[in-house]
Amino acid sequence: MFPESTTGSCYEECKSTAEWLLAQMEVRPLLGIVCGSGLGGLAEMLKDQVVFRYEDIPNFPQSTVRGHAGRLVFGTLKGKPCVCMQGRFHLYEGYPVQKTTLPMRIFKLLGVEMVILTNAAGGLNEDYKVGDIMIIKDHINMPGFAGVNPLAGQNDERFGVRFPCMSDAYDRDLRQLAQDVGEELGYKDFLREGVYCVLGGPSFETIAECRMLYRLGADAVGMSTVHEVIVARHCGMRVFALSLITNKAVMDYNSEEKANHEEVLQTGKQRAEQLEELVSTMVARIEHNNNSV
Ligand SMILES: O=P(O)(O)O[C@H]1O[C@H](CO)[C@@H](O)[C@H]1O
Ligand code: HPA
Repeated sequence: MFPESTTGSCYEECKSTAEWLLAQMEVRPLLGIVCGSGLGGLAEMLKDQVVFRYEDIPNFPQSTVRGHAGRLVFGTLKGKPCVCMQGRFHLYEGYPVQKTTLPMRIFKLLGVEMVILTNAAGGLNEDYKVGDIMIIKDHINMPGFAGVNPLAGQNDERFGVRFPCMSDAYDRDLRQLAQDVGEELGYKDFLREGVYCVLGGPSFETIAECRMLYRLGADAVGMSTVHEVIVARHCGMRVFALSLITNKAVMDYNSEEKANHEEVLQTGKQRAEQLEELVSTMVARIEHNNNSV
């Protein structure tokens, strides 16, 4: 038998939560959004909001991190029906990895077809500046190397296959759309595309770790997103993800800089407006580009 901790997002549990939510409102979301640290403002853009606090939703984990409000917001963004997580769950909060990703399966059972995820991340690439927005083209699942994968445990075929492909995790058409929209909005100077590496946190990386991750091919480092992406892809949702580079990873032993959550939240505030504009313009365009949601 599989151990208890690996059965954290079983079909029945997700279904009963999805049905509970659907029974209380008219919105039938096709698009799911996850807001990163300090980036919850995206949820405020939704019109005709129906809001649930995480603590009131059956089976839902609770947000414990500053910058993650802990609200599930339904509504429309540029006329498209959406559900938006204002606050996500991280491994370091003590949840099993299956529980941190449970909302992705609930999204699927709500009818969501496409997920847009945002996060705050440290920039490893030497060309990156604080405030850059990085379109994620691929990831490195560092906890996965040690067996921490949200799909570990018994596979439920109602969600997806035992061995899902991840080489196409980040939708190419949506990445191109982001590039096009970013260029039109005049964001070219701070719009990047790169590889995101997830670590378990909550301690920030050492200098040696940052150097190693960069050499391994990562452009940015954080403590989220990848596990959500794996679960979203497993159950067949399209994925687009963005990192806001909130701080530069420290790579130099002479540096006086120290990574800290205050700076992460502060940078989020400074770039929030542009990030929201990029996402909402993309959402408005999705049909025009034949990427129907
Ligand atoms: O990835 P999000 O949720 O944006 O948060 C990032 O910011 C926090 C560190 O400041 C970590 O949780 C890291 O993962
Ligand atoms: N490291 C890990 N996670 C982060 C960072 C970082 O430098 N910045 C924001 N989230």
